[in-house]
Formats: sequence, structure tokens, C-alpha cells
Amino acid sequence: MNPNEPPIIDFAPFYANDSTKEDLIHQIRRACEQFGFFQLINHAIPTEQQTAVLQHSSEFFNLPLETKEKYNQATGGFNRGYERLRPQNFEKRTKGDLKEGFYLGQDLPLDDAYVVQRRFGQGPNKYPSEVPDPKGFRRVMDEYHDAMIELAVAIMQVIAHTLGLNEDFFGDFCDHPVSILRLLHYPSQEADASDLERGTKAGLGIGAHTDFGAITMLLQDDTGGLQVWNNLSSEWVDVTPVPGAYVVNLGNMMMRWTNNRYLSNLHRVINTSGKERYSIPFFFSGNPNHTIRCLPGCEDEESARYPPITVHEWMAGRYADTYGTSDGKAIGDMRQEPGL
Ligand SMILES: O=C(O)CCC(=O)C(=O)O
Ligand SMILES: [Fe+2]
Repeated sequence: MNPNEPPIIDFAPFYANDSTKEDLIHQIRRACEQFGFFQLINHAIPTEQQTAVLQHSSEFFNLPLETKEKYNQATGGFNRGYERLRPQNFEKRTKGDLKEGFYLGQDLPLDDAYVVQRRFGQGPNKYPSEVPDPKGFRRVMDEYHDAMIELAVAIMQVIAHTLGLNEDFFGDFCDHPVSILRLLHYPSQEADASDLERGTKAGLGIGAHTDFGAITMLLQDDTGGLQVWNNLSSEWVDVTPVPGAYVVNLGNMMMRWTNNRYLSNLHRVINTSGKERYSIPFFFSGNPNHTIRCLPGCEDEESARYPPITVHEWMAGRYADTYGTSDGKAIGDMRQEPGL
């Protein structure tokens, strides 16, 4: 593995809660400062659960397009469901990202207070009934979503430690969070070296972007293709798949909290493996009413770089910027795109 790749970090000390935890905190602090990316092994999510969620995901994407379109994300207003491959005319300059997706969150009823208030990312799920095992799909996705929230809270506790804060510092943030599972399918694509050299996105599964929230935890299959920008060596480096690991990366909120001490780094996907790729990012963005402000100890002489903003305002604003067409730009024209 390239030594410039993000580090692989063993999470077992978190559960052991013994003296090895200090070393874990140190490794995560360094990864957050240098990369904003790391791979986490020995976490609490069983391999069987990961395998099941990938299996149900591929069964959904195997359905005919017109069936998948019945669950289109653009209908219903809650941003859940199917997002098709970018239509070719979506961008003038390029063919658009070569992936299709399916969004799931906490399945909230329409009379939930946050849903009534139209808080960002809160609402009911869409569950496909045409998959081979609809009940299994629903159960596996819901259980996995809950397990991912638990792991996200654990990671946020360690991140609090890395900043010299109390373990429960992010407790309010983690309560009733915006949290989205994004099932992704990247068809295999032609390797188009000239496109890659020109830096256009015609050859990309997902164009270079940063994620918007607090942390993203990504499960990827063994295909490979995810790359992250290494600020120190000024190059794109692969994030080589490690079986069962989560690729954890910091979203934009982490830069706002830490006044840029921690990085929210650019990443992209190029699937030239010759086979299909499946990945499942989980975006953890916190309670919509929580205010993100510079953390104690992170102000510099100039004070905070970013004004306080609520999770709802930040997420809705980023989303409108990147999906909006008011300035005539399509999503693929932006560097910061659809990471929730
Ligand atoms: O599929 C991947 O490996 C990355 C996906 C991603 O970066 C995103 O959905 O924001
Ligand atoms: Fe992303």
C-alpha cells in the first residue's frame, strides 16, 4: 500500500477502554489534521451485516430502470429514494457522474415534529416492494442505519477527546441526527486516460468534492477506485479497500468547528476496474437545530473564520448550492458536490 494513503486505525481500544485508548486518540487526531481521512478496523459492525446490506443494495440496482424510477428521489419531497445515472445532457462539458444511488434515512412518520417543521433530511423512507426480499431489505437497511448511528456517536466521542474536550461534548449534536445512507452503484466504465489527464469528469464515477456534514463512514466493496487528495504530497492517492473497514472522512462541519485545524478533504471515484462497484456511504450531520460554532480551544489570533450556523441552515444551503440551477450551473460544475 502507498505510504501516502490514509492510515488504517484499529478501533478496538475504544471498546477496551484501557490505556491503549490514548494511542487511538493520538492516531485519529493526526489523521484528522493531516488527511481528514482514515480507515477504521475492529469496529462493532459485523461483517455479515455489511455483506447483507451490500447484497440487498445490489438486488435493488438489478431491477429494471422503470421500476427503480418509481422510487425517484425527486418525488415526495423528502430526498429519499432513487437517483439515476446522470443524464448525458445534465452537464455541457462532461457526461456526468457514472453512478446511481438510493437514499435512506431514519424512517420518520409525517407527524414527527421535525418532519412537520421541514427540518433538513427528516422524513419517511421509500422501501422498494419489487426487490426479491422486500421485508429483508427494509429490516437490513433499518438495522444497519441504527448500528451506523451508534458507531458514528462512538467516533464523535473519540474526536471530542482528540480536541481536548469532554467525551460527551457532541452529545446534543448527536441527538435526533440527520443521518443518510446512500447506496451507490458505479457501472464499470471505459478507462479514458485523456479525460483524466484533462481533469474533466467524463471519466469519473463521482467528481472531486468534499462532504457537507460532520463525518462520513463509507463501506466499499473490493473493487477500488476511491481517491483522496493528499495535501502533503500534492497528489491523488487511492484509498485501497480493506475488507470490512470503514473509510471515515471529515465533512465541512469539522472545519467550521475546528477553524480549519481539521481537514475536510477532496475525494473522487474512478472505476476503471472493468467490473461494477458498490459502496455505501453513511453521512452523519447531527441535530438540525444544533448550532455549529468554533470550538473552545480552536480560535486563533484572528478569532473564528466561520460564523455560527445551524445544521439545518448549513445543510440546506450546501444542498441548494450544489443541486440548484439558479446560476445556470449543473451539479457537476462545482467542486463541492453531493456529499451529504
Ligand atoms: O463511493 C465512494 O467511494 C465515495 C462516495 C462519496 O464520496 C459520496 O457519496 O459523497
Ligand atoms: Fe463524498
